Amino acid sequence: MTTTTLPSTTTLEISKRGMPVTIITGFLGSGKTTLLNHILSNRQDLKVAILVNEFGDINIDSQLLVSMDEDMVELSNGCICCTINDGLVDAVYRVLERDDRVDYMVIETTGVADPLPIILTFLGTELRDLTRLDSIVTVVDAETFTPDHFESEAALKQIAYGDVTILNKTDLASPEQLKDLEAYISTVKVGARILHSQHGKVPLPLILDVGYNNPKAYADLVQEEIKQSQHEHEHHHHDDHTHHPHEHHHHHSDHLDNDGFVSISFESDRPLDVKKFETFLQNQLPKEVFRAKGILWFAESDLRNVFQLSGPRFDLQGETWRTPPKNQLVFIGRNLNADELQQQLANCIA
Ligand SMILES: Nc1nc2c(ncn2[C@@H]2O[C@H](COP(=O)(O)OP(=O)(O)OP(=O)(O)O)[C@@H](O)[C@H]2O)c(=O)[nH]1
Repeated sequence: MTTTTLPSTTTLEISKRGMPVTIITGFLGSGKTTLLNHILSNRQDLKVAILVNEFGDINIDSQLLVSMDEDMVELSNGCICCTINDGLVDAVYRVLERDDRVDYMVIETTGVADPLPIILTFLGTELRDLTRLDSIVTVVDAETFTPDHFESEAALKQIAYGDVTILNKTDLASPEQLKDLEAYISTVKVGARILHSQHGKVPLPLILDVGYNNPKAYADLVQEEIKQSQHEHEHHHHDDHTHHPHEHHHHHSDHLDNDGFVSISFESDRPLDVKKFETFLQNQLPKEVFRAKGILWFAESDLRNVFQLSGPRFDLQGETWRTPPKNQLVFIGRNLNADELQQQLANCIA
């Protein structure tokens, strides 16, 4: 992999056209954070602001990003995946109002999010004049993605709205699998731009500041959304209990409508017993867990262990602690029993 260079004119053009924004979407565990790290490691002198929206109560992703200039991670743990959203608008404002120069904004969505509401937030609010939506980048796990798209409507929308699709984890997929996937993606999205990658390593000029997003394609949807939100405002004046069917005002952690996916968190200030945790993984971990990630502290180890589970695979990597040690884990899947899982994890404490 050669190092990638962004055009030196990028910074110059930005002030004229509004802050460029790239949205990274893609299903659970497809490699969005890995791609973000690739961008951050190769951005050269471009100042990149990152907005991470996680599905879960604990912010694991921000802790897995490579070290950056301080304050470049702007967390928005509210639900930006729902409808046109003030939380997202506010977070973008916070970035725009910084004293430091910011050249580019990259947003990582949760794996179970339909990117459309986020797109519409940029195209249908005052952000339209302050930012320029550059493109939607969709990351696809080439090993596990199949045409049933995990029976998730969001997974399908992610591909349908992607301006560029990155078939990631090509090291784990056969050439036939890749060919079939490309054919499938082209049926969902005619004329799809498809890149291949391992660990998100794509030349940055192919995904940043490419100007692929076409706001005109969303004009009708934007109009509809604006009308609807006006309607909602009027409704709320008359009757606070009336909810528009398209409205999803609810607390982040009790999502019921993310295609059935729920997120369960576990935290502890006491170390885990590595043997007990291994036994838990082997014998107790429900097969319905689709994705898990966390930072683990084992009584037997001085290291900060980064735990990753995506589909059929998991891995643990030891690093040095930069904070006082503790355990933080998130499990995502369908039909999970939170109490049981949390109890099983509590039983792993040394
Ligand atoms: N073998 C292989 N593993 C990869 C590749 N890209 C990412 N991974 C691994 O896949 C796992 C998930 O990657 P992430 O980047 O955390 O995925 P994500 O899309 O951010 O996950 P969520 O935010 O939870 O939806 C991690 O263990 C990565 O190291 C790849 O190209 N090949």
